[in-house]
Amino acid sequence: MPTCEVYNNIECKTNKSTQDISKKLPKTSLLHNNELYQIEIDQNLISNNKSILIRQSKSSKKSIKILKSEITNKNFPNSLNSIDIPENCPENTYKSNTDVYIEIEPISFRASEFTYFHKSNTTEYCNYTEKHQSQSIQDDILNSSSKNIDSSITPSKEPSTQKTFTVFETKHDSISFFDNKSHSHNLEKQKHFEDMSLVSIPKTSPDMQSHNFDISSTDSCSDNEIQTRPISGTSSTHTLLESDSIDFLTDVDCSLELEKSKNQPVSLLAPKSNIEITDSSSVTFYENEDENEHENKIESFIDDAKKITINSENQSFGLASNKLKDRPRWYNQAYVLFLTLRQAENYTLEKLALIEKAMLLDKKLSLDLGVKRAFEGSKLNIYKSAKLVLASNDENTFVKIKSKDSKKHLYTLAYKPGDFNSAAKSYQHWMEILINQDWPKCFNGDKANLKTKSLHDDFLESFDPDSQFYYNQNHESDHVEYSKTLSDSSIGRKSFFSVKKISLVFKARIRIEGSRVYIENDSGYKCASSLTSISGDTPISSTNHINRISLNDKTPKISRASNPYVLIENKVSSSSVPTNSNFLYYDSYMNQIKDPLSDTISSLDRSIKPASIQNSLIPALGNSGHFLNALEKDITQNQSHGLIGCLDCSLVDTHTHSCPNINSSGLTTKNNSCSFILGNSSFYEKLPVPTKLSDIVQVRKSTAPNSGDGLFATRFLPKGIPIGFYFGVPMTEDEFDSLKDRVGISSRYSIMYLKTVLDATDDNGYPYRDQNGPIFCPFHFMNEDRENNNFNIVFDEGSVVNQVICYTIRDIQEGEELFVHYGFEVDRES
Ligand SMILES: C[S@@+](CC[C@H](N)C(=O)[O-])C[C@H]1O[C@@H](n2cnc3c(N)ncnc32)[C@H](O)[C@@H]1O
Repeated sequence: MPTCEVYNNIECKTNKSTQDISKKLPKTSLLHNNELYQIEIDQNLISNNKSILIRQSKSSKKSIKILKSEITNKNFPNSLNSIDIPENCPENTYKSNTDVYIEIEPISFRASEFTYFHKSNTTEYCNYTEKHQSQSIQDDILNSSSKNIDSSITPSKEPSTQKTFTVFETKHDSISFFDNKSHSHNLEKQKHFEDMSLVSIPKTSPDMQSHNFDISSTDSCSDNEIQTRPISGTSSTHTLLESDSIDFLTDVDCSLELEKSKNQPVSLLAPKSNIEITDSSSVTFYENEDENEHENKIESFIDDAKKITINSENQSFGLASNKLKDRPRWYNQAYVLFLTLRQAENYTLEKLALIEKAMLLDKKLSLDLGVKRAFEGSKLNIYKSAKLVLASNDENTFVKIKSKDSKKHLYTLAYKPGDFNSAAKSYQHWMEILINQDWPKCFNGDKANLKTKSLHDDFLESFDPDSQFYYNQNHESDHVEYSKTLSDSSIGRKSFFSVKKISLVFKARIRIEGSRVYIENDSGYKCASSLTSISGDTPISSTNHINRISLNDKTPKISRASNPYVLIENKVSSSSVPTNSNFLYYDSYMNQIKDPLSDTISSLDRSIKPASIQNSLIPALGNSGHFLNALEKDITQNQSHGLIGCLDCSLVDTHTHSCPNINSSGLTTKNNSCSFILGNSSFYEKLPVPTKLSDIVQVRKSTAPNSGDGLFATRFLPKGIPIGFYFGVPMTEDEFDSLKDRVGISSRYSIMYLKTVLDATDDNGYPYRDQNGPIFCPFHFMNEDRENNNFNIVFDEGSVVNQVICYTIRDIQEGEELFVHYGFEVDRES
């Protein structure tokens, strides 16, 4: 025993007296993590008492763990093999009618290792203690991996009656039982080990002589215990099963190797019928010791069965968890549901049937791939989570349909996977709408109410109306209607819609400091631009604060009439503005707000000459980070046109600032509004509206070195407009890998829409070049500007599934090459 000094005020109490065992402990400074110290508790204290209390006094600040060793062991209670006393923990009580040794281990973290020793008598224990002192066996244990524990713990002089085993809790929250006497009966079990109560050491001591190792007896089994009991000669039983325990088998890299007699079945048995066995409880029995040799595996699901029997003719086998890998990137719940529908007739299933089938498919996939399932947990949870995925429909993959006759909800796919004709039809349909309905607005500077953002009405038409594959023909197709939950934003850029939301959130500031303007929102200010004066007037001074606009959706007065926007109005000298020019709104976002815009325009003072009174609108910025960033970027990039503004001072909080300040700096106020200019201004001539793709773009040799063809603008393209769609036949990654991946040069042209591959090439894997063919998509020829890392086009996810819209993100002049960022390459291996 080390010299003991006061340490942590550990008390050991019986029902009759208290023994301060602190003084038996070494000085605090001598203690290191993972060191074990054994304290012999006074025999007198214990002998006549059934109950011993060990506690850490409240004043102690350190967390300690108390470990107990027992000398005579037979009646040592099951659950009391260790006591962890965290700070301020209530008293822990345990009973013993035998001598007790207490080992106190200082720990700096919870759940470090501990040992539990059975010894047959005091003498042996002393031997053991000696060994411990001289060789620090416990240290070995604590620092070693589970593999070498059983060799390190074997005492040198071990009486034949000695029963020794170690419970070892690793830092990885698992626990192993070792029969350390006989390696041939190397019983190992690991378990998720959240709290120590899970370890059960049986009343009955293992019979080492017969090499039957039994650390369990069913009558001592509580619900959350794990017991292992290989029984020689007849069968081996592994008794679990709480859902946690099952997880341990499947999710942890663990193995339970059982000695088994020839031709005897092994059972996996749930002790209680009311224990729920989770659906994730797949267990693999390996006939071969090498888990990695999957050839001879016998797999079994534990579904509703409480017992699994596996017959094997081999001499030995292991019960091992699959070494479950993480799922590949594409394998998730939505994908499993998608695949299930994909395999269904007409791609349609009733909701519950869909979920049931998805569960089965998930099982199969997870086994095939050796990965964890996408759906885990109890059936109830799986239902819940599948319903959630269907309801949120994040990727617009599913369409909910409802039969009038039936209250059941049917789900179908929003597109026909892998079908060129249906993809081509959709593409042509989108192009038609774009060209005929949107381009006239886009190229006239009136982008409000673009059809691309409100193709809702056309949604049904856009989905293969001939075959109507999305109707389940067997389900009264005449009575099937799309549910109202169908997204409004069926086509077009989502931000078109989100812009509308801006009108509900208003909290912004525009601040002028020196020659800079700051547009602020709650998250801090953003530098917007340098200020220039109007028509050569003196620069705005730093006293010219434009005031806080403090509007929010709780502000009752906000209505269209009260104009919750900062109005930005160009107010430049007429000489700088080409007369008769058509002004394009400064910012594309402005033009996407239809109603407020028209209201606002009509309320503006139009007395100024037409050439200089073109109006734009900036929504009050508020939470519209999107807009704010766009604005900031626009201005700081110092584009050829700028923000020319008029702040409607009716919105300004006049308590803090007032408009006259602005006036005094040379800016004008008129009708309660004040004007300022940010950056430069420019105006655009009206150009004819294009009517076909070849009116706006052309494929020819790229300016990027060694990059083949590229795409060029054949006329001015204003910023922020949709100029086309990136055509591709939607398919799963699996399909693409097997059908197209190495066909021609398909990989160069195919892009991902969320988790779907859009295959942009023909059967030979080459892009469609025939301008008169069923598909010609010039955007297939857009390159990346890798040298300058620049781009003027972005791919934007349309609201219709698998729709990729090509947007201009800045004004593009005639002759400019169009560049896009392809985005990250997808590693389909992972
Ligand atoms: C969608 S295609 C673009 C059209 C392609 N240049 C052609 O001639 O058909 C994408 C492929 O073009 C090539 N590419 C695109 N940008 C490039 C660049 N900056 N430098 C070299 N090759 C490029 C790459 O081979 C890429 O896989």
